[in-house]
Amino acid sequence: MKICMIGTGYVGLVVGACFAEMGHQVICVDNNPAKITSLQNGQVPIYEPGLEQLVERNVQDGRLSFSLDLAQSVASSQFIFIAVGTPPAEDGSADLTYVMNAVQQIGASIHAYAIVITKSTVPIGSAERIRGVIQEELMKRGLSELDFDIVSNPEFLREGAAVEDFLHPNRIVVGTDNSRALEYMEKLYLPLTSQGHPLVHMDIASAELAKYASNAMLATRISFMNEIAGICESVGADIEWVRRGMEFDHRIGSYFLSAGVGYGGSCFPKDVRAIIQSATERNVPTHILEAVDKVNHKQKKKLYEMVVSHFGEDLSRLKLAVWGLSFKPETDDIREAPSIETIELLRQRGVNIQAHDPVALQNAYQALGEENIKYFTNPYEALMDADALLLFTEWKQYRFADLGRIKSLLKQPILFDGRNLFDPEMMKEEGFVYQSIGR
Ligand SMILES: NC(=O)C1=CN([C@@H]2O[C@H](COP(=O)(O)OP(=O)(O)OC[C@H]3O[C@@H](n4cnc5c(N)ncnc54)[C@H](O)[C@@H]3O)[C@@H](O)[C@H]2O)C=CC1
Ligand SMILES: O=C(O)[C@H]1O[C@H](OP(=O)(O)OP(=O)(O)OC[C@H]2O[C@@H](n3ccc(=O)[nH]c3=O)[C@H](O)[C@@H]2O)[C@H](O)[C@@H](O)[C@@H]1O
Repeated sequence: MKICMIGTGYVGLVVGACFAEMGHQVICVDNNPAKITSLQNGQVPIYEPGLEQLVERNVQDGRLSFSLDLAQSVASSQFIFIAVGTPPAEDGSADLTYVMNAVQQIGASIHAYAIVITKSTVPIGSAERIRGVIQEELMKRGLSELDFDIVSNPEFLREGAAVEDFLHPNRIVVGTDNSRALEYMEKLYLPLTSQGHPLVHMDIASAELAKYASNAMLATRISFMNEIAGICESVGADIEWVRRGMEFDHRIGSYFLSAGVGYGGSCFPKDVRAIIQSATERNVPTHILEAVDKVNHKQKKKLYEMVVSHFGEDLSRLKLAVWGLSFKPETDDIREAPSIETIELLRQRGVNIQAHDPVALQNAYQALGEENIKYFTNPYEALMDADALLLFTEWKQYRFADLGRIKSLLKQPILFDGRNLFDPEMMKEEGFVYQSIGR
């Protein structure tokens, strides 16, 4: 089957490469020439385990290619996926500028029956807007009779496990009001459904909302645990034991119950705000979702507050080491990462930062520049003469770090751990001043 993937960012590239792996013919389009050129030269611009090999194999086998030419790619495809960004607008709603721009170009390019599918996370009602814009474009070209279908097929992959998630999905959500489009989508996903991965068919609005509701549910679990962690701190309980006391209950389960420095990334923060905005526009109250967002904002300042409460108000002569810049391990993505926001706050107070991350240094450099910050490719070099270590991301290499070496390199053995990587008792025995979350 012939697929055109519009938007070769995180999702577009992973999903495009996976569809190729499933045996389909895929052309990934982007309007960023640098991105397409680097992909055409065999360079994968994002860090994602397994992706490089997947791209290389499928390009070599002739199933995957990259292009700047949207019109031609659309015209030669049956399935047209929209996977462009939907960043937050000022009011928190999803900004559909990129989506609508792509849709207009689709309407100006199709000339035979095609299915237009939203992979991007788009608010409820978007599919109907998309249908309208395509119809308008077709009318302009005197093709108002041309048949096409709209499908909502939201994506649930996680960064860092994206390939695995896409090829082994818990579910594939397909929103369409049309049996022909459903049949095509079932054929497209047959390599996955035949392995037992369920395809759940529903109406378009429900599919669009299922995506937001899923992300909001996971974000709710995290904020809930972060709130409980605050209670733990005040009563002398340990959130890690509280979590273990909860997770064996099958009704609760063990996923997304880790307290920490708050959720970041390109999706949870923006999607929680977008669903709030969608509901508010329709006068529907969102008490829970607003609390989730509020708790997260507060939680992202947690390590900053630990620094202030330990060192006092004058932070101007401090040098602090930071381990972990990406919003979570196994990715170089720093969008809405708690580390970046905290570093900004600390720098405003005159703190000098020495930062390490296994893969996100380049992205962090682009976001933060050079003022009051030095970047290190060796985690231990970042500790040299620092007044304390702040840990933001649970990279494996930090979990198994040499505590003796950390202690000897820091000016004082102080560790503020935003991911609860170490046992407080053991850290005390090792001679650290150790503060973590909810313990
Ligand atoms: N990043 C993730 O893990 C997940 C993201 N999503 C959703 O998928 C969508 C895409 O997210 P990302 O891949 O992270 O975004 P991204 O920002 O990494 O990539 C978007 C790409 O679209 C390109 N683009 C924009 N307008 C274009 C146009 N008119 N023609 C061709 N290319 C165009 C951009 O140049 C960019 O390369 C968003 O709606 C996001 O919420 C859904 C699930 C997971
Ligand atoms: O819509 C999206 O883009 C995606 O958003 C998330 O995926 P992702 O943002 O890649 O990362 P997660 O693994 O979900 O982590 C998000 C944030 O929550 C934090 N988190 C996660 C789990 C937890 O227990 N505690 C916690 O603080 C992580 O540190 C991270 O900052 C969802 O998990 C995906 O299903 C979804 O497709």
